[in-house]
Amino acid sequence: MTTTTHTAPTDAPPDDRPRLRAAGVTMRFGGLTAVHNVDLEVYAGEIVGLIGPNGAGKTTFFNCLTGLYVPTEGTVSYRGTVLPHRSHLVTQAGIARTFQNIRLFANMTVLENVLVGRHTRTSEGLFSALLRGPRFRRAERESEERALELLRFTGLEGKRDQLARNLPYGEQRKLEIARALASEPGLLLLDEPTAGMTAGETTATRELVLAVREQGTAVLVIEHDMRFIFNLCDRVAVLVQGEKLVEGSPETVQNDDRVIAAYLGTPFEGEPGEAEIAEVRAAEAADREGGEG
Ligand SMILES: Nc1ncnc2c1ncn2[C@@H]1O[C@H](COP(=O)(O)OP(=O)(O)OP(=O)(O)O)[C@@H](O)[C@H]1O
Repeated sequence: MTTTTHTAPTDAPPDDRPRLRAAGVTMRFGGLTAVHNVDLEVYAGEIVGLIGPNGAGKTTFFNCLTGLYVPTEGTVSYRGTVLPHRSHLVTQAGIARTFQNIRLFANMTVLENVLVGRHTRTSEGLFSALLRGPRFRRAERESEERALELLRFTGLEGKRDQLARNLPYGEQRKLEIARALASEPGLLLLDEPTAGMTAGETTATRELVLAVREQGTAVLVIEHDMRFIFNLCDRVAVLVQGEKLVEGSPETVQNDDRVIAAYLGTPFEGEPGEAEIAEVRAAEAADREGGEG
């Protein structure tokens, strides 16, 4: 009957295995292939962006990484170990995520929400918890200290006793990040962290993600805000219709013709060419002349 708090060893030798390795991940829903044969690696110290038009398969891919979906094909490994298809075991292994649609405990306080995020890192024995023995109380105190540290880190310490539902939108997103960090992840997955944010909140989120990386957590982020992605990420992968189209530095990706075409679309066949435009202009001019005469 023990109460233990697991923390990452600080004097561990550097680990050059990727934090994340997705190999040949495919996800089919009936006849629809939402993700097709996608490989992606994320290393310690990296912030990697995952972009693509609506319906490209980004969230489905995240769900395959975090054990919510069992990929039809392919494997997902964390630090060299293939992950099980159970989300709580994936969190325990070291991957935490936030969701596109905020999933906080609305009627719990800010601090309680972060404490919930810590439960994968503490294992309290039943009797120890019932008796509230010294070990239990120590673990509880440590958890609270770490949760408060995360609230300071995310700039929410002044809101610790407010109900999550009363926070402004941008702070709810920050709280989601604080809660995800409470599980002490080696890899943080963010699904559209700036959706619905003001420009100021987006800048604050960028600073926060950079600080997360500084603390040793690798980050994989889905986002529609291209400016945010290209200013933040070390590497960007582009998904289009379930397939990885391009991967590279923000500069490489921004200048890739295939990426530009995927976002802006290729011209429709039959769109007016020079001849048609000249014809319309001539007709307009003739009209004007007719009107004047
Ligand atoms: N549970 C599901 N069952 C059936 N089809 C699904 C399911 N989840 C996603 N899809 C389909 O898979 C495709 C990829 O969807 P997904 O949500 O992963 O795209 P996305 O790139 O995250 O899009 P967005 O940027 O709009 O969030 C879409 O065609 C979607 O309709």
